[in-house]
Amino acid sequence: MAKLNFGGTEEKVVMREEFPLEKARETMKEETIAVIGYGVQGPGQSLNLRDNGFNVIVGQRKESKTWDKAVADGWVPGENLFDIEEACEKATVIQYLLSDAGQIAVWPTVKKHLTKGKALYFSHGFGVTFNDRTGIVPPKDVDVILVAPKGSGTSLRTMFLEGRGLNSSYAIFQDATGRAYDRVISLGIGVGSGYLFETDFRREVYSDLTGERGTLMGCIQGIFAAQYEVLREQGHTPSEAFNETVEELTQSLMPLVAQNGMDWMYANTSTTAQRGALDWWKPFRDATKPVFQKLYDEVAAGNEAQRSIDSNSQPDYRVKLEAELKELRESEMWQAGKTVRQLRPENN
Ligand SMILES: NC(=O)c1ccc[n+]([C@@H]2O[C@H](COP(=O)([O-])OP(=O)(O)OC[C@H]3O[C@@H](n4cnc5c(N)ncnc54)[C@H](O)[C@@H]3O)[C@@H](O)[C@H]2O)c1
Ligand SMILES: CC(C)(O)[C@@H](O)C(=O)O
Ligand SMILES: [Mg+2]
Ligand SMILES: [Mg+2]
Repeated sequence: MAKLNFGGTEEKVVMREEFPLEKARETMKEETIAVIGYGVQGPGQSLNLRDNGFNVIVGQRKESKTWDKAVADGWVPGENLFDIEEACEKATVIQYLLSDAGQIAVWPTVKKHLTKGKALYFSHGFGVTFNDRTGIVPPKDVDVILVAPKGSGTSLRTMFLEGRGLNSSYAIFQDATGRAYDRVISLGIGVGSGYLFETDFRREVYSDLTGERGTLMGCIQGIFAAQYEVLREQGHTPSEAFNETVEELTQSLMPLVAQNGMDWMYANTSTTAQRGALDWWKPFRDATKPVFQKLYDEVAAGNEAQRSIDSNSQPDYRVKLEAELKELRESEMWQAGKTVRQLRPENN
Protein backbone atom coordinates (compact mmCIF):
# COMPACT_ATOMS: atom_id res chain seq x y z
CA MET A 1 0.00 0.00 0.00
CA ALA A 2 1.47 3.35 -1.03
CA LYS A 3 1.51 6.39 1.24
CA LEU A 4 0.95 9.51 -0.81
CA ASN A 5 1.08 13.15 0.08
CA PHE A 6 -2.31 14.84 -0.42
CA GLY A 7 -1.62 18.54 -0.03
CA GLY A 8 0.54 17.97 3.03
CA THR A 9 -1.33 15.02 4.59
CA GLU A 10 -0.05 11.47 4.07
CA GLU A 11 -2.73 8.92 3.20
CA LYS A 12 -2.79 5.24 2.30
CA VAL A 13 -3.74 4.48 -1.28
CA VAL A 14 -3.94 1.16 -3.13
CA MET A 15 -3.15 1.34 -6.81
CA ARG A 16 -3.69 -1.25 -9.52
CA GLU A 17 0.05 -1.73 -10.01
CA GLU A 18 0.59 -3.02 -6.47
CA PHE A 19 -2.59 -5.14 -6.41
CA PRO A 20 -2.96 -6.27 -10.02
CA LEU A 21 -6.08 -7.87 -11.40
CA GLU A 22 -4.34 -11.27 -11.54
CA LYS A 23 -3.74 -11.16 -7.77
CA ALA A 24 -7.35 -10.07 -7.16
CA ARG A 25 -8.68 -12.94 -9.27
CA GLU A 26 -6.38 -15.42 -7.51
CA THR A 27 -7.55 -14.17 -4.09
CA MET A 28 -11.20 -14.59 -5.05
CA LYS A 29 -10.93 -17.79 -7.12
CA GLU A 30 -12.86 -19.94 -4.63
CA GLU A 31 -15.51 -17.28 -3.95
CA THR A 32 -18.99 -16.79 -5.36
CA ILE A 33 -19.80 -13.08 -5.43
CA ALA A 34 -23.52 -12.30 -5.39
CA VAL A 35 -24.41 -8.78 -6.45
CA ILE A 36 -27.78 -8.11 -4.86
CA GLY A 37 -29.74 -5.40 -6.67
CA TYR A 38 -29.58 -4.29 -10.28
CA GLY A 39 -30.33 -0.57 -10.12
CA VAL A 40 -27.41 1.78 -10.82
CA GLN A 41 -24.39 0.28 -8.99
CA GLY A 42 -25.50 -3.33 -9.48
CA PRO A 43 -25.03 -3.39 -13.27
CA GLY A 44 -21.75 -1.43 -13.18
CA GLN A 45 -20.14 -3.57 -10.50
CA SER A 46 -21.44 -6.96 -11.63
CA LEU A 47 -20.62 -6.47 -15.32
CA ASN A 48 -17.12 -5.18 -14.53
CA LEU A 49 -16.52 -8.14 -12.20
CA ARG A 50 -17.80 -10.54 -14.85
CA ASP A 51 -15.65 -8.99 -17.58
CA ASN A 52 -12.66 -9.08 -15.22
CA GLY A 53 -13.07 -12.85 -14.84
CA PHE A 54 -14.60 -13.18 -11.35
CA ASN A 55 -17.21 -15.75 -10.41
CA VAL A 56 -20.22 -13.47 -10.08
CA ILE A 57 -23.97 -13.99 -9.89
CA VAL A 58 -26.81 -11.47 -9.63
CA GLY A 59 -29.70 -11.53 -7.15
CA GLN A 60 -32.70 -9.43 -8.09
CA ARG A 61 -36.45 -9.31 -7.48
CA LYS A 62 -38.20 -11.38 -10.15
CA GLU A 63 -40.86 -9.75 -12.32
CA SER A 64 -39.27 -6.33 -12.09
CA LYS A 65 -37.94 -3.98 -14.73
CA THR A 66 -34.45 -4.46 -13.36
CA TRP A 67 -34.73 -8.26 -13.65
CA ASP A 68 -35.50 -7.73 -17.34
CA LYS A 69 -32.57 -5.33 -17.60
CA ALA A 70 -30.28 -7.99 -16.09
CA VAL A 71 -31.50 -10.51 -18.67
CA ALA A 72 -30.92 -7.96 -21.45
CA ASP A 73 -27.35 -7.50 -20.13
CA GLY A 74 -26.69 -11.20 -20.60
CA TRP A 75 -27.39 -12.62 -17.12
CA VAL A 76 -29.08 -15.99 -17.45
CA PRO A 77 -31.92 -16.98 -15.08
CA GLY A 78 -31.02 -20.13 -13.14
CA GLU A 79 -27.39 -19.94 -14.24
CA ASN A 80 -26.07 -16.63 -12.90
CA LEU A 81 -29.29 -14.69 -12.23
CA PHE A 82 -31.44 -15.66 -9.25
CA ASP A 83 -33.97 -14.19 -6.89
CA ILE A 84 -32.41 -12.42 -3.93
CA GLU A 85 -32.68 -15.26 -1.44
CA GLU A 86 -31.24 -17.92 -3.73
CA ALA A 87 -28.32 -15.68 -4.66
CA CYS A 88 -27.58 -14.98 -0.98
CA GLU A 89 -27.63 -18.70 -0.26
CA LYS A 90 -25.12 -19.46 -3.05
CA ALA A 91 -22.81 -16.56 -2.21
CA THR A 92 -19.64 -16.45 -0.18
CA VAL A 93 -19.60 -12.66 -0.69
CA ILE A 94 -22.86 -10.73 -0.62
CA GLN A 95 -22.55 -7.36 -2.33
CA TYR A 96 -25.52 -5.53 -0.88
CA LEU A 97 -26.44 -3.07 -3.61
CA LEU A 98 -30.13 -2.51 -3.04
CA SER A 99 -31.17 1.10 -2.48
CA ASP A 100 -30.30 2.15 1.07
CA ALA A 101 -34.00 2.05 2.07
CA GLY A 102 -34.49 -1.29 0.25
CA GLN A 103 -31.63 -2.76 2.31
CA ILE A 104 -33.70 -2.31 5.47
CA ALA A 105 -36.68 -4.23 4.10
CA VAL A 106 -34.60 -7.15 2.76
CA TRP A 107 -32.15 -7.36 5.68
CA PRO A 108 -33.83 -10.35 7.44
CA THR A 109 -33.39 -12.42 4.24
CA VAL A 110 -29.76 -11.42 3.78
CA LYS A 111 -28.94 -11.94 7.46
CA LYS A 112 -30.33 -15.47 7.36
CA HIS A 113 -27.68 -16.41 4.78
CA LEU A 114 -24.74 -14.65 6.42
CA THR A 115 -23.15 -17.81 7.75
CA LYS A 116 -19.69 -17.97 9.33
CA GLY A 117 -16.82 -16.84 7.10
CA LYS A 118 -18.92 -15.13 4.43
CA ALA A 119 -18.36 -11.46 3.59
CA LEU A 120 -20.96 -8.71 3.55
CA TYR A 121 -20.01 -5.91 1.17
CA PHE A 122 -21.56 -2.43 0.94
CA SER A 123 -20.98 0.53 -1.34
CA HIS A 124 -22.08 2.99 1.31
CA GLY A 125 -21.56 3.28 5.06
CA PHE A 126 -25.26 4.11 5.49
CA GLY A 127 -26.83 0.86 6.75
CA VAL A 128 -24.15 0.04 9.33
CA THR A 129 -23.45 3.57 10.57
CA PHE A 130 -27.11 4.41 11.09
CA ASN A 131 -27.98 0.95 12.40
CA ASP A 132 -30.14 2.47 15.13
CA ARG A 133 -32.44 3.49 12.26
CA THR A 134 -31.81 0.66 9.76
CA GLY A 135 -31.54 -2.34 12.07
CA ILE A 136 -28.57 -3.60 9.99
CA VAL A 137 -26.31 -5.27 12.56
CA PRO A 138 -24.18 -7.96 10.88
CA PRO A 139 -23.32 -11.17 12.72
CA LYS A 140 -19.88 -11.14 14.37
CA ASP A 141 -18.44 -14.07 12.40
CA VAL A 142 -18.59 -12.49 8.92
CA ASP A 143 -16.32 -9.92 7.27
CA VAL A 144 -18.00 -6.55 6.76
CA ILE A 145 -16.34 -4.47 4.06
CA LEU A 146 -17.01 -1.49 1.83
CA VAL A 147 -16.01 -0.32 -1.62
CA ALA A 148 -17.71 2.96 -2.48
CA PRO A 149 -17.16 4.12 -6.06
CA LYS A 150 -16.95 7.89 -6.05
CA GLY A 151 -19.32 8.46 -8.91
CA SER A 152 -22.35 6.99 -10.62
CA GLY A 153 -22.51 3.27 -11.40
CA THR A 154 -23.12 4.36 -14.97
CA SER A 155 -19.71 6.08 -15.08
CA LEU A 156 -18.11 3.08 -13.33
CA ARG A 157 -19.16 0.95 -16.30
CA THR A 158 -18.47 3.44 -19.11
CA MET A 159 -15.04 4.34 -17.70
CA PHE A 160 -14.22 0.61 -17.40
CA LEU A 161 -15.19 0.07 -21.04
CA GLU A 162 -12.97 3.01 -22.02
CA GLY A 163 -10.04 1.40 -20.19
CA ARG A 164 -10.16 4.00 -17.43
CA GLY A 165 -11.12 3.60 -13.76
CA LEU A 166 -13.32 5.47 -11.27
CA ASN A 167 -11.81 6.08 -7.81
CA SER A 168 -13.34 4.28 -4.85
CA SER A 169 -12.91 4.44 -1.11
CA TYR A 170 -12.61 1.22 0.88
CA ALA A 171 -13.17 0.31 4.51
CA ILE A 172 -13.20 -2.67 6.82
CA PHE A 173 -15.81 -2.61 9.57
CA GLN A 174 -15.25 -6.16 10.74
CA ASP A 175 -12.46 -8.65 9.96
CA ALA A 176 -13.76 -12.02 11.15
CA THR A 177 -11.71 -14.24 8.85
CA GLY A 178 -8.38 -12.42 8.70
CA ARG A 179 -9.02 -12.12 4.95
CA ALA A 180 -11.09 -8.93 4.98
CA TYR A 181 -8.30 -6.75 3.58
CA ASP A 182 -7.49 -9.08 0.69
CA ARG A 183 -11.18 -9.49 -0.04
CA VAL A 184 -12.01 -5.80 -0.03
CA ILE A 185 -9.07 -4.77 -2.20
CA SER A 186 -9.64 -7.63 -4.64
CA LEU A 187 -13.28 -6.64 -5.00
CA GLY A 188 -12.36 -2.96 -5.32
CA ILE A 189 -10.00 -3.78 -8.18
CA GLY A 190 -12.52 -6.25 -9.64
CA VAL A 191 -15.37 -3.73 -9.84
CA GLY A 192 -13.13 -1.43 -11.88
CA SER A 193 -11.71 1.07 -9.39
CA GLY A 194 -8.83 3.14 -10.73
CA TYR A 195 -7.35 3.33 -7.24
CA LEU A 196 -8.69 2.88 -3.71
CA PHE A 197 -8.33 5.26 -0.76
CA GLU A 198 -8.88 4.25 2.83
CA THR A 199 -11.83 5.37 4.95
CA ASP A 200 -14.19 3.96 7.58
CA PHE A 201 -17.95 3.44 7.36
CA ARG A 202 -18.86 6.57 9.32
CA ARG A 203 -16.55 8.90 7.42
CA GLU A 204 -17.70 7.44 4.09
CA VAL A 205 -21.35 8.06 4.75
CA TYR A 206 -20.92 11.50 6.33
CA SER A 207 -18.75 12.76 3.45
CA ASP A 208 -20.85 11.10 0.75
CA LEU A 209 -24.16 12.50 2.03
CA THR A 210 -22.55 15.94 2.39
CA GLY A 211 -20.99 15.84 -1.09
CA GLU A 212 -24.12 14.81 -2.97
CA ARG A 213 -26.28 17.34 -1.11
CA GLY A 214 -23.52 19.92 -1.50
CA THR A 215 -21.23 20.80 -4.40
CA LEU A 216 -21.81 17.61 -6.40
CA MET A 217 -25.57 17.91 -6.80
CA GLY A 218 -27.68 20.06 -4.44
CA CYS A 219 -25.51 23.15 -4.21
CA ILE A 220 -24.57 23.16 -7.88
CA GLN A 221 -28.22 23.23 -8.97
CA GLY A 222 -28.88 25.91 -6.34
CA ILE A 223 -26.15 28.25 -7.53
CA PHE A 224 -26.99 27.61 -11.19
CA ALA A 225 -30.60 28.58 -10.47
CA ALA A 226 -29.61 31.70 -8.49
CA GLN A 227 -27.31 33.08 -11.20
CA TYR A 228 -29.68 32.15 -14.05
CA GLU A 229 -32.58 33.88 -12.32
CA VAL A 230 -30.59 37.08 -11.76
CA LEU A 231 -29.48 37.17 -15.39
CA ARG A 232 -33.02 36.61 -16.63
CA GLU A 233 -34.48 39.22 -14.26
CA GLN A 234 -31.96 41.69 -15.69
CA GLY A 235 -33.20 41.08 -19.22
CA HIS A 236 -30.69 38.54 -20.55
CA THR A 237 -32.01 35.95 -22.99
CA PRO A 238 -32.33 32.29 -21.95
CA SER A 239 -29.58 31.23 -24.36
CA GLU A 240 -27.18 33.80 -22.95
CA ALA A 241 -28.09 33.05 -19.36
CA PHE A 242 -27.72 29.28 -19.88
CA ASN A 243 -24.39 29.63 -21.68
CA GLU A 244 -22.95 31.89 -18.96
CA THR A 245 -24.26 29.66 -16.16
CA VAL A 246 -23.95 26.03 -17.27
CA GLU A 247 -22.77 25.33 -20.81
CA GLU A 248 -19.45 27.11 -20.62
CA LEU A 249 -18.74 25.49 -17.26
CA THR A 250 -19.38 21.90 -18.35
CA GLN A 251 -17.99 22.17 -21.88
CA SER A 252 -15.01 24.46 -21.56
CA LEU A 253 -13.92 25.28 -18.03
CA MET A 254 -14.51 22.16 -15.89
CA PRO A 255 -12.52 19.93 -18.25
CA LEU A 256 -9.60 22.32 -17.64
CA VAL A 257 -10.12 22.07 -13.86
CA ALA A 258 -10.21 18.27 -14.17
CA GLN A 259 -7.01 18.32 -16.20
CA ASN A 260 -4.84 20.54 -14.05
CA GLY A 261 -6.67 22.28 -11.22
CA MET A 262 -8.45 25.58 -10.64
CA ASP A 263 -5.38 27.81 -11.01
CA TRP A 264 -4.75 26.23 -14.43
CA MET A 265 -8.28 26.99 -15.53
CA TYR A 266 -7.97 30.57 -14.22
CA ALA A 267 -4.62 30.87 -16.03
CA ASN A 268 -6.36 30.03 -19.31
CA THR A 269 -8.90 32.82 -19.06
CA SER A 270 -8.50 36.56 -19.56
CA THR A 271 -6.79 38.73 -16.98
CA THR A 272 -10.20 40.40 -16.59
CA ALA A 273 -11.86 37.09 -15.69
CA GLN A 274 -9.00 36.16 -13.38
CA ARG A 275 -9.24 39.45 -11.47
CA GLY A 276 -12.99 39.03 -10.97
CA ALA A 277 -12.86 35.35 -10.03
CA LEU A 278 -10.02 35.91 -7.58
CA ASP A 279 -11.98 38.74 -5.94
CA TRP A 280 -15.33 36.91 -5.80
CA TRP A 281 -14.53 33.33 -4.77
CA LYS A 282 -14.07 34.24 -1.11
CA PRO A 283 -17.39 36.10 -0.73
CA PHE A 284 -19.11 33.05 -2.27
CA ARG A 285 -17.26 30.75 0.13
CA ASP A 286 -18.23 32.93 3.10
CA ALA A 287 -21.87 33.10 2.01
CA THR A 288 -22.22 29.34 1.57
CA LYS A 289 -20.02 27.97 4.36
CA PRO A 290 -22.75 28.32 7.02
CA VAL A 291 -25.09 26.30 4.76
CA PHE A 292 -22.46 23.57 4.39
CA GLN A 293 -21.92 23.54 8.16
CA LYS A 294 -25.68 23.18 8.71
CA LEU A 295 -25.79 20.40 6.13
CA TYR A 296 -22.94 18.49 7.80
CA ASP A 297 -24.61 18.85 11.21
CA GLU A 298 -27.87 17.47 9.79
CA VAL A 299 -25.98 14.53 8.28
CA ALA A 300 -24.08 13.81 11.50
CA ALA A 301 -27.29 13.97 13.55
CA GLY A 302 -28.78 11.23 11.35
CA ASN A 303 -31.55 13.54 10.15
CA GLU A 304 -30.61 13.27 6.47
CA ALA A 305 -30.47 9.47 6.73
CA GLN A 306 -33.87 9.39 8.39
CA ARG A 307 -35.34 11.69 5.74
CA SER A 308 -34.05 9.38 2.98
CA ILE A 309 -35.39 6.30 4.74
CA ASP A 310 -38.82 7.87 5.30
CA SER A 311 -39.18 9.23 1.80
CA ASN A 312 -37.65 6.29 -0.10
CA SER A 313 -39.69 3.68 1.78
CA GLN A 314 -43.03 5.09 0.60
CA PRO A 315 -44.86 2.94 -1.97
CA ASP A 316 -45.41 5.95 -4.27
CA TYR A 317 -41.78 7.05 -3.93
CA ARG A 318 -41.01 6.69 -7.65
CA VAL A 319 -44.09 8.70 -8.69
CA LYS A 320 -43.23 11.57 -6.35
CA LEU A 321 -39.59 11.49 -7.42
CA GLU A 322 -40.60 11.70 -11.07
CA ALA A 323 -42.77 14.75 -10.31
CA GLU A 324 -39.82 16.52 -8.66
CA LEU A 325 -37.48 15.63 -11.53
CA LYS A 326 -40.13 16.88 -13.97
CA GLU A 327 -40.14 20.24 -12.21
CA LEU A 328 -36.39 20.54 -12.84
CA ARG A 329 -36.64 19.23 -16.40
CA GLU A 330 -39.45 21.63 -17.30
CA SER A 331 -37.87 24.70 -15.70
CA GLU A 332 -36.92 27.37 -18.21
CA MET A 333 -33.21 26.93 -17.45
CA TRP A 334 -33.12 23.22 -18.28
CA GLN A 335 -35.45 23.61 -21.26
CA ALA A 336 -33.02 26.22 -22.57
CA GLY A 337 -30.28 23.66 -21.84
CA LYS A 338 -32.01 21.08 -23.99
CA THR A 339 -31.91 23.43 -26.97
CA VAL A 340 -28.32 24.45 -26.24
CA ARG A 341 -27.25 20.77 -26.13
CA GLN A 342 -28.88 20.13 -29.49
CA LEU A 343 -26.82 22.99 -30.95
CA ARG A 344 -23.50 21.36 -30.11
CA PRO A 345 -21.97 20.47 -33.50
CA GLU A 346 -21.34 16.88 -32.40
CA ASN A 347 -25.08 16.51 -31.72
CA ASN A 348 -26.13 17.79 -35.13
N1 LIG B 1 -26.25 5.10 -7.61
C1 LIG B 1 -24.93 5.21 -7.56
O1 LIG B 1 -24.29 5.46 -8.57
C2 LIG B 1 -24.19 4.97 -6.26
C3 LIG B 1 -22.86 5.40 -6.13
C4 LIG B 1 -22.12 5.04 -5.01
C5 LIG B 1 -22.74 4.28 -4.02
N2 LIG B 1 -24.05 3.90 -4.15
C6 LIG B 1 -24.64 3.05 -3.12
O2 LIG B 1 -24.83 1.77 -3.71
C7 LIG B 1 -26.00 1.14 -3.16
C8 LIG B 1 -26.99 0.81 -4.28
O3 LIG B 1 -27.42 2.04 -4.82
P1 LIG B 1 -28.16 2.16 -6.25
O4 LIG B 1 -28.28 3.62 -6.51
O5 LIG B 1 -27.49 1.29 -7.23
O6 LIG B 1 -29.59 1.56 -5.86
P2 LIG B 1 -30.98 1.72 -6.62
O7 LIG B 1 -31.78 2.79 -5.99
O8 LIG B 1 -30.69 1.85 -8.07
O9 LIG B 1 -31.67 0.33 -6.27
C9 LIG B 1 -31.01 -0.90 -6.51
C10 LIG B 1 -31.96 -2.05 -6.53
O10 LIG B 1 -32.69 -2.13 -5.32
C11 LIG B 1 -33.89 -2.81 -5.62
N3 LIG B 1 -34.79 -2.61 -4.48
C12 LIG B 1 -35.13 -1.45 -3.87
N4 LIG B 1 -35.97 -1.71 -2.83
C13 LIG B 1 -36.14 -3.05 -2.79
C14 LIG B 1 -36.89 -3.92 -1.96
N5 LIG B 1 -37.62 -3.46 -0.95
N6 LIG B 1 -36.85 -5.25 -2.24
C15 LIG B 1 -36.09 -5.73 -3.24
N7 LIG B 1 -35.38 -4.96 -4.06
C16 LIG B 1 -35.39 -3.63 -3.84
C17 LIG B 1 -34.32 -2.19 -6.94
O11 LIG B 1 -35.15 -3.05 -7.65
C18 LIG B 1 -32.98 -2.03 -7.65
O12 LIG B 1 -32.70 -3.15 -8.44
C19 LIG B 1 -26.55 2.13 -2.13
O13 LIG B 1 -25.96 1.81 -0.89
C20 LIG B 1 -26.02 3.48 -2.62
O14 LIG B 1 -25.92 4.46 -1.62
C21 LIG B 1 -24.78 4.23 -5.24
C1 LIG C 1 -23.11 9.15 -7.44
C2 LIG C 1 -23.06 9.65 -6.00
C3 LIG C 1 -23.84 10.95 -5.88
O1 LIG C 1 -21.70 9.93 -5.70
C4 LIG C 1 -23.51 8.57 -4.99
O2 LIG C 1 -23.06 8.94 -3.71
C5 LIG C 1 -24.98 8.27 -4.94
O3 LIG C 1 -25.54 8.24 -3.83
O4 LIG C 1 -25.58 8.00 -6.00
MG1 LIG D 1 -24.37 8.70 -2.18
MG1 LIG E 1 -21.13 9.42 -3.75
